[in-house]
Amino acid sequence: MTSESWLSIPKGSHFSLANIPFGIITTPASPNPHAGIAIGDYVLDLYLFATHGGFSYLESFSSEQVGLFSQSTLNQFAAAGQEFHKQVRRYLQDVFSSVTTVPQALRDNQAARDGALFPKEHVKTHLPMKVTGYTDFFAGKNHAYNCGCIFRDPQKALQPNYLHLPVGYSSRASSVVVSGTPVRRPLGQYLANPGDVKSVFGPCRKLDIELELGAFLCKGNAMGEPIPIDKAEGYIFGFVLLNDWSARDIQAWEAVPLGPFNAKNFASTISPWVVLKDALEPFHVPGLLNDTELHPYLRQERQDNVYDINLQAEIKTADGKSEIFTRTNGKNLVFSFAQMLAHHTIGGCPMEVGDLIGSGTISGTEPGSLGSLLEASLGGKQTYAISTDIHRKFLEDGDTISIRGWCGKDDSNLLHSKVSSANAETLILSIGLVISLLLIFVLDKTDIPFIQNLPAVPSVPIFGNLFQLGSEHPKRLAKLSEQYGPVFQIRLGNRRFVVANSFESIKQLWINNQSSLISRPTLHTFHNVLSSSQGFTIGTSPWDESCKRRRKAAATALNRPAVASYMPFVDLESYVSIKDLVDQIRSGEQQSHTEKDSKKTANFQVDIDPYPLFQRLALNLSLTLGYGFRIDGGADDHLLREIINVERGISTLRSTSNNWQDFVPLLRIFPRRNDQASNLRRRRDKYLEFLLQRLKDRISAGTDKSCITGNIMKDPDYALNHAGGLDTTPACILLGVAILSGPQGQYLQQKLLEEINKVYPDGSAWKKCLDEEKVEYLTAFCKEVLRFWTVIPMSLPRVNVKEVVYKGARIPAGTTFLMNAWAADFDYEHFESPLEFRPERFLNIPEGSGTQHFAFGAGSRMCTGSHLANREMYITFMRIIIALEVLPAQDPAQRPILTGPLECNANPSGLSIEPKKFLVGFRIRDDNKLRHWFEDTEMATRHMLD
Ligand code: HEM
Ligand SMILES: [Ca+2]
Ligand SMILES: [Mg+2]
Repeated sequence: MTSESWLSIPKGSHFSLANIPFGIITTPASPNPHAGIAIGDYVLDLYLFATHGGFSYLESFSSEQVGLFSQSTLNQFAAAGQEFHKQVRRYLQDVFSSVTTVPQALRDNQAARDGALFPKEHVKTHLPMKVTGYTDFFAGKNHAYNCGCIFRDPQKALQPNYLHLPVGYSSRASSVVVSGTPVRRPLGQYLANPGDVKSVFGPCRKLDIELELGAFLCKGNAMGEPIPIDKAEGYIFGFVLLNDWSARDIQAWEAVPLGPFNAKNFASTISPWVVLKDALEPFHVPGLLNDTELHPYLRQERQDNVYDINLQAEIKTADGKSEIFTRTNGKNLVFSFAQMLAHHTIGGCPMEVGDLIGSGTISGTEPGSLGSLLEASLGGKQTYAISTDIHRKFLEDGDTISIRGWCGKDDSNLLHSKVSSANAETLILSIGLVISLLLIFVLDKTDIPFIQNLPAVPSVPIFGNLFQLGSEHPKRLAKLSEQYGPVFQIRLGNRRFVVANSFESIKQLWINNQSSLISRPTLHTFHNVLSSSQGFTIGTSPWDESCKRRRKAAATALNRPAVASYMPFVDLESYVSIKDLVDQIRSGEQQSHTEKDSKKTANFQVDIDPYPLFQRLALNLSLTLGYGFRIDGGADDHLLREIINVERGISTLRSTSNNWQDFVPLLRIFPRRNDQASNLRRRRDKYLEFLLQRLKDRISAGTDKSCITGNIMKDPDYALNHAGGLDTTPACILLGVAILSGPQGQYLQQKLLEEINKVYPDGSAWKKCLDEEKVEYLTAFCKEVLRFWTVIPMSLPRVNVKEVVYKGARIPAGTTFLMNAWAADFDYEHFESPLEFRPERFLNIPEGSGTQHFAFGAGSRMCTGSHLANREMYITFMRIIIALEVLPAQDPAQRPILTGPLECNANPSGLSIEPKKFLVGFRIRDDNKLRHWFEDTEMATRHMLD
């Protein structure tokens, strides 16, 4: 056999031809768990391979044996015996070999390749075995010695029995889980301080890993009949990597006199792929020296009874930093698995197929080779500096541990170059949400300690629900503020938040302390999946040099003079939207004439959902400013819809204000969001590349007409995906139009028209609104739209970089602040009759009186696009009002909800409001004027249309 395959296997792959590990998989096509093998970047679905006749060239394979691969665990396959495993494995090596003797099985069999060979990303792995029993040993002598030094003293580090027998204990099979399964921090009893006589109860504070090897059995023994030492290897099916999670504080208190119990039984993670015993044969080496004379039942003939397996463990922190913190080797064992089995059964204990045997923690003797944090932190006495910015005594919430193992040299020319189990990767979660009673205890530990002199909401379990309530939570927080005052602290998981719910308190915190509230919290899930360049837009960046630079660039590109220079684009886009409305009215009119043959009437009403038009308006403006390119198609254009949908999806995923799981490990729902995010990322990469390529082509052809092209070339993320400019502007315009279509809107339109005619009696408003904002009532209307609809009800969260003192409370740097902008914009103390839509409230406000509402946030990280957004709104409303009558839809059931943003929201988990679908009636005011206005814009913008 050669190590080379016709399948392209990346150099260094853990799944080389020499490995062929077995696992249990599901694929989109086969949702029932069944067997597969990993090879390179692929997985061969064994059941489908078998049904395509893949095993018909293996003589010893009978057709009933196909059924072994349709089982949801490998237990039956394991029970078929080592000889069978060996034949199947070697046959599969032949199948994938470049000099395969059975090319027709797969290589030259298109149907089998299409049907059974899948890229590994399309495959989900599951617990490979039904674990019938789980016994964990303690055969890592270096680990045993280190623990002895920590808890006793170096002279008596090893217990007297230690070298005489493999020490072990019975652990729980029921909590053995496959890599990727989140692990909750267990609750239990422990001593808060050494020497205490009374225990405390709470979440474990000393959660640790144990890097181990696990062996699965493929054969049992009868009760009362011990397994002889030199036959014991014949009972082993294969090996996995094992992380025997350990609660050190619970262990220390409970273990005397009967040994570990709850400290070990909450979870043990194994890798999904079982490396067959056959695959590891070339890697036998002698283990650690044991010069104790053993009883004959433990004397193993072969000296090379353990394996030379490189092992390493990596930690990834909640904020995405990662580092390998230990590198060790499987040969650091003083007893072999055969010796463990011989000892396990010497009293007559029967073993079963599916039993799992753990080796015990494997530590080396060199620095950086310890298999647990207990050893690295000397029992928690010192902090272990894993890297310059990762320091641990024990695990913290949100840490992910990956264990890797491989054999042989990193050189694929070597036969059997590399054999390994897959990563055993696990995220640590705090205690879950299900049992709120337990939640309380986790909350004892927060990132920021309790803030003195600041009201706190005590009944914390409520918040588990509160934050799941989506659109309700601004309301719930506002309700709580009636009881606790406008500013209070809450805790969720390990995070403390300061929430502000009134106009005055937000002004005080966000504006008076703006040099302090200048940063933002970082997101976890998002950055783990989307690249960091796509994750860190300005609106999601903490305050650092890069953010400062990007914010400054954005502010310059969006300041008054810059925005004034973009008016031709706003002219074009607002015209295109209104033209589209007019075309729809006209075609509706025509249709009705042919249908009813009624006489032509100037005031024909058509009911339309104008949202797509406003979305196109905002997106095209973004694209023009960013890429010098607009989408010329209808509002249903494919690329347009794709960008709008993907950007909205990403904004929802990235929204810190509503996706609490992004920064509260407790709430992370990892796999679903990962899938979603990587799908969005793929789709996004596609059009970003398209847009960028187009821009480059135009630049090289000298035909680009963009304004801020340079920024884009440096930062492709710039144009799209700012803090919601794509969602917020269209939502505001749409909801403003919704108001106009309602009963009050009929009066408002009259009033607005009067005011407009006062300033522009000659009908020049269409054009002049591009250069000036003279209709004060319309400006006030725009502000009232922003306030009344507060389309980002919980503003983007902030983090303070310096201590903030608020009414005697000292809020330390690093605290997360939430602005309940919705509550502030409906604050009775500040606004008269806030539930009413009243543009008048924003008339006659003296210059320099500061923030008038919080729709754009406030202070140092306030929306940089507010000026552009204001201009887009003013111009679009102006033109709609003079061109069209906005009327209630004829069908009352299709009319909008006009009570406020939370009631009309279709996507409560999003960052911004996504209005529920509704229709608005439109009627042309004056065909003649319209024709002139359209001609004006067409003349002015002709050069901009390709
Ligand atoms: C009506 C439309 C819009 C609304 C309601 C809106 C609202 C907001 C809000 C509430 C914030 C958070 C501010 C804070 O933390 O205090 C924000 C941030 C931001 N917005 Fe807007 N926005 C709108 C349009 C736009 C547009 C059109 C652009 C760009 C062309 C834009 C670019 C940004 C950026 C870059 C940030 C992040 C600022 C930072 O973190 O420093 N927005 N926006
Ligand atoms: Ca262990
Ligand atoms: Mg365990």
